[in-house]
Amino acid sequence: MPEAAAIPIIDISAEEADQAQVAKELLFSWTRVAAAVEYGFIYIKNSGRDISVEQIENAFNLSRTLFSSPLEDKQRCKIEKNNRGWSGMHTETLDPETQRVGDFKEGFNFGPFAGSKATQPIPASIEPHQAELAAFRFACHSLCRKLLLLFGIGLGVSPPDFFSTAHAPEKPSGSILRFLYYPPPSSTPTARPDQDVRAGAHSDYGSITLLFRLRGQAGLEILKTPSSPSPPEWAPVPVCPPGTEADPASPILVNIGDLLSYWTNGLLRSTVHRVSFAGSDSNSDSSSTTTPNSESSTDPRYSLVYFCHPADDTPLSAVPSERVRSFNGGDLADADAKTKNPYAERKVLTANEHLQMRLRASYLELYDREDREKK
Ligand SMILES: O=C(O)CCC(=O)C(=O)O
Ligand SMILES: [Fe+2]
Repeated sequence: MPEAAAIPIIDISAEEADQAQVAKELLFSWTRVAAAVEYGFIYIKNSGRDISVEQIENAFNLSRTLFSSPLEDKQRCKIEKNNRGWSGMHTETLDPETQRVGDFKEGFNFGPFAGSKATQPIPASIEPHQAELAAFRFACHSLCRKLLLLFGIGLGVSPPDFFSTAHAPEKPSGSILRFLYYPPPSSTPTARPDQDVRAGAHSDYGSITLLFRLRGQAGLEILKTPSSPSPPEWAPVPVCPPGTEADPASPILVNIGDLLSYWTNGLLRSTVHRVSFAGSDSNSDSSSTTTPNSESSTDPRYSLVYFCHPADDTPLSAVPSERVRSFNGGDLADADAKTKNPYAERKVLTANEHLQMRLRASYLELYDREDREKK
């Protein structure tokens, strides 16, 4: 039976927390522990100080409202090449090489807000709540910048706000607040839980990602042995790891995206993850993973994700840090990872060029349609 992933839990918001100490702890977890067990994830204890518990609950409620809107309302907001809007079931295929069918999920991507107004079409049901959405998105971005500052301190970057400055909130960027809805397996009878997934295996594109989940809702797994041949081994990532059960809200999961991994020479590692049907009733024959206690996949699943990106025009050139410069890949520099790194031989990309390259690969149909229309 696969064990739950041993992901460290960090408290970054304790009143008395000393920034340098927190940064050290964070970096230690991310580079040493994470490299040892090969997980590029970390839990942030959710004290409610950075993002209030009410704000998170409200965002989940808005997500329920949004996805239960009439289909025509959602279709009116269909996802565009700017990566904003609604994507229906199977629209996105996060792992096109392996999946026989697209992800069993719906998503809604929110780009920037102008003040408290959305800058994209949104369903009528959430129109009255634009200010709350804008505030939540901003709170997520601020938490990411706080983490990026801690990375800067921990990596000895000069100046330490190198990363956080590159993520100035007022500049155009690929940052996206995404609501996700995974319908219950009972309403997706074509799903074959032994081979299909709710979201295909992928690593995130940006610098860091925040993930908010609800207690009891299973599914997230991370790849344990990226360098082994087949079959891949997956470790479930519990929503509430031991020690956080009594916290006001479940911890926020943070993971490194490909852009930050690339930018830091692989010192900070992005990890492949997916959302499986593990724990659903129909999964009893599955060779896949089991779920942590008291979590299941039989219910609808909702998650909130914040993908943080640097400003579009940020050149992803060398990070001014001796630690990054002198990192030669260490144990992480396995040949497999290198051949799979699509950027290894490329010129210095800007953050936006990096994002466009990745989007094209996962929204095959959207791009094919637009290419056909252009012809
Ligand atoms: O829904 C989840 O738990 C994970 C979603 C995810 O990994 C993503 O959208 O990038
Ligand atoms: Fe992801």
